Amino acid sequence: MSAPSRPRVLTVAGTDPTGGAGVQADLKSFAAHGAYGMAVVTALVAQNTHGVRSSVVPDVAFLRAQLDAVSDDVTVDAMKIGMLATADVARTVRAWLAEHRPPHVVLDPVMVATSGDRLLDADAVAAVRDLLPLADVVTPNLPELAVLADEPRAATWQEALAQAGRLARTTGVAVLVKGGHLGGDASPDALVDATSVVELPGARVATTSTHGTGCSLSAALAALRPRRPDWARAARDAKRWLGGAIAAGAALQVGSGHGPVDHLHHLPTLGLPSFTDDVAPALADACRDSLASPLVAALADGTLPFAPFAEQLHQDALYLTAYSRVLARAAQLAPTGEAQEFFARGAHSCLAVERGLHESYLARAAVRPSTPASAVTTAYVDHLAAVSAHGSYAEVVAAVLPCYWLYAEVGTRLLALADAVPGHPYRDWVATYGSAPFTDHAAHACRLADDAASHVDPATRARMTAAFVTSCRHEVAFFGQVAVAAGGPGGAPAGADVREADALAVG
Ligand SMILES: Nc1ncnc2c1ncn2[C@@H]1O[C@H](COP(=O)(O)OP(=O)(O)O)[C@@H](O)[C@H]1O
Ligand SMILES: Cc1ncc(COP(=O)(O)O)c(N)n1
Repeated sequence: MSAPSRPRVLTVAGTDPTGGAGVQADLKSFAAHGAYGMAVVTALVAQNTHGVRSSVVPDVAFLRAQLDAVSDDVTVDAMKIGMLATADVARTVRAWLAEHRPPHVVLDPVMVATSGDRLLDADAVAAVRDLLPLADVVTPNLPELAVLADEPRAATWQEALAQAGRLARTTGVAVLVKGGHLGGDASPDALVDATSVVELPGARVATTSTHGTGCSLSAALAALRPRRPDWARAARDAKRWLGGAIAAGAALQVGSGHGPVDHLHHLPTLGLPSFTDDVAPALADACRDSLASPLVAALADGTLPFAPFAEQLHQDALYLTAYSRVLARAAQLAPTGEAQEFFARGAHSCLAVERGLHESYLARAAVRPSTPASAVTTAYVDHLAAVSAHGSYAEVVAAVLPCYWLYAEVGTRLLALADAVPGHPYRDWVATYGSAPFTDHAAHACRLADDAASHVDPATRARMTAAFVTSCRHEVAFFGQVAVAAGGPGGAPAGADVREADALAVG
């Protein structure tokens, strides 16, 4: 049989109805590391970010029934043990472990919560010590280390490392000693076994969001171990992740005491609407405003005189030359071959269309080829050039998107209107944007923008939105830049082929 797609990881721990510690935190930590999480409950704890109110420890026969229900059916790749509550619970877990020990076992010797409340009976310490040889790694904080080693609490980090070394030598279990209770600017941890010390440095985050840090760390360690070559590598990655989770905890605004950490801080876009769903209202506004411009309105009913149409196309040709360079930049930054090809084709297509406008159409128009780019065209091009020079791939894609998407939307609506006018003089030009392949290209560009947005942090996502909205405004201004004289029949001069030369891939 092939290997499972994800490590199957079990927590045996108590509960926290506010989701910051215990089983609830462990399952989040497992999911955050790509593991399939399972949970056996040792104790039901009525607690929140202020502390523990009461707890119920179900009969140990029921605990054993839960453990057996898992091991009778599921292969457990790794396991984390948290709150054990009583000596009976610890002994029951030990008996089960003796028969069903998974390949990787982390023991978090939970004794006292961050709030100061006891989570382990005083007479249960010996039973927890008896569990140590069945674990691979034990993760005590400084007070717990002292209790397990049966020594006074270490006052310095060096003392803690020495104490962890003694515990590792007497029990044969590796000790991930946690310096969270040390105070000072640092919050170091270290993985200590009988012969070696691997220090895991970490900066202390100034925060009260430390509820469940020990639970989350030990769960991350268990979740990572099946996919890491050794405990040191798993511990390093778990610690790095926890630092980010602690830093992001306050923003969750959960509770008014010691708040939880953000287990999903590294997946900031999870659950957000897609980028294109998010900016769809801005696109709809731009579409409405574009259709309301005198040029587009006259284009729709076929009354647009030829001169302003030619003037608009001339600005379009100037714009396309610059836009091509920005698409080439998107191709350069593209993270996938598919995206690179899409934007490289787009860059080429812009130039082909620009040339086509001159050959098939503008050559016959009254607009002098030397007519410079308007202030409106220049402003739009400058915006795109600035994003292209300073922005990430995601921002460049957001900036170029309206030229695809808005042209497809406006083109589709214009085509429906043009089709209602017999002999519409600009129908072919309108059809280029209002039908495939251009509308397919626009849908493709939207998908690439959504892909790009799903990998960025909130600040970059905000810059994507700003770049998109600014481009939309420039598009509206672009449609509005040419004055349309009232009256006068529309239509291209005889012989003018309004259809653009190439199969358009850009607006
Ligand atoms: N303020 C903090 N900033 C950064 N890391 C912290 C902070 N407080 C705790 N940690 C880290 O969280 C983990 C749990 O530490 P600790 O609080 O000592 O354990 P416990 O939650 O079991 O009491 C350790 O990796 C520790 O270094
Ligand atoms: C069920 C349960 N298990 C463990 C802890 C320890 O939490 P902390 O990491 O904040 O000390 C807790 N508060 N509740």
